[in-house]
Amino acid sequence: MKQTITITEVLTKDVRFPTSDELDGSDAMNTDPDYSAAYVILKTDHPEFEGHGLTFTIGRGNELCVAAIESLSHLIIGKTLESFTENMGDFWKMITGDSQLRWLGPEKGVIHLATGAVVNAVWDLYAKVEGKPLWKLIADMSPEEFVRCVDFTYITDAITPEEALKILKSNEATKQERIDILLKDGYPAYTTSAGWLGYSDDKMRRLCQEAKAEGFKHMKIKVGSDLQDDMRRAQIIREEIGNDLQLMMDANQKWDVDEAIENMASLKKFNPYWIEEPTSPDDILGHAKIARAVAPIKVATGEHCQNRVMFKQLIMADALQICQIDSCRVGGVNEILAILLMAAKYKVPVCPHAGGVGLCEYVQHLSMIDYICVSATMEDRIIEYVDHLHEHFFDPVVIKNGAYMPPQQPGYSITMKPESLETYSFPNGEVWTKKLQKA
Ligand SMILES: C[C@H](O)[C@@H](O)[C@@H](O)[C@H](O)C(=O)O
Ligand SMILES: [Mg+2]
Repeated sequence: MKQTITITEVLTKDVRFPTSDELDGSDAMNTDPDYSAAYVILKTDHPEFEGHGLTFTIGRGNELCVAAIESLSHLIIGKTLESFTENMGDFWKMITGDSQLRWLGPEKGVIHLATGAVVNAVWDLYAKVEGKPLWKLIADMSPEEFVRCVDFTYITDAITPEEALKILKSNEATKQERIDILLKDGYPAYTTSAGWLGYSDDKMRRLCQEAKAEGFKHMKIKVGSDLQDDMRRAQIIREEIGNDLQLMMDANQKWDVDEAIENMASLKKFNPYWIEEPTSPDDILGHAKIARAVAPIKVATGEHCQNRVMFKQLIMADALQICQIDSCRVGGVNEILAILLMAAKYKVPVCPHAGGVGLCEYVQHLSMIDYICVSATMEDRIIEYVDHLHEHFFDPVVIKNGAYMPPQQPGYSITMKPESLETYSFPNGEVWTKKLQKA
């Protein structure tokens, strides 16, 4: 880094999109989500450089994440970017280690969601100052630099820094080959857009046809409402997509453990590739029991998995077969790197959770880092894609032939347009004042 950049101010915004109007994003547990972002802007003494980040919520309570970001801000205001980037692992420990704030977690809940926003904003700033998209910034790191970004606290029984280094070194010489493949063909995506629970059968059919025509090879539907209804919807989707396309099912935590096993015995006739979030995200033994019972259907989880320690247990107990990292549920890029390394060591495919607002923009970088540096394979790996709200970003995702194309602009692709931040600001943005007047 050629110049000193000092973070002078931390601005926050509560931004909400009224997606529940059309039941976009609805599932058996989350019946009326308003996709929202607790948004943060790091201002610096160089007006041309700002770090942007967000954490995702589904509406009410977004203000709590905004407040938590404000509570973390004293840890970065007045500090230089270089003081962080000289050792990103130490930076992450500092952010998660505040002796008083830590009590609110540790490393879980609202404070950790806020950590995700702040940490990602620092990485965004770092990548912008270096003039690279985030995936490239990390792809260009040496294995030693990569390992230095990771806090191995509580996970050394699963992976040590030495083992991590070994994995990264074994992929070092061939990184460019994989970058070339990504630039040419992108990273395969699957779509959830057709299968939201609140959609009518006709709308579902139409969206299935569209997704097929757009080149998607995998599709996910929501289950977990009423079993007969789930079966009917699965039948419709299979009619539309045939048997060539993979079908995934997502129960969004609706079931108890034995109920999940029972319901999957009925749903298995639709040949699902995975069952996602069959039960409570905190129930490691429950997931392991379900996984044993429903095999060869895979168990997928992670969008509500709060930190690397939980992922460690899920992976080591063989409780998940698909690791669904979420870019801002855990504490941002650094913690994701830890999870990618564990997943690679235990040979669990990483298929990130996306959708929401900004999550697709974020996670494409993470899967690309996984492919270039960590797992070095795309086998059995796909990134979730949902076609909402991309128009609010300066550097929206580009999908070609059912695949994410590598972002080219510097940063973490998460910078929202100022007019979107204003119009959807809650409760005083134009969209919300109008809605609240009507109500
Ligand atoms: C409320 C949200 O839309 C969820 O339904 C969504 O994150 C979902 O679990 C997914 O896997 O995409
Ligand atoms: Mg899900």
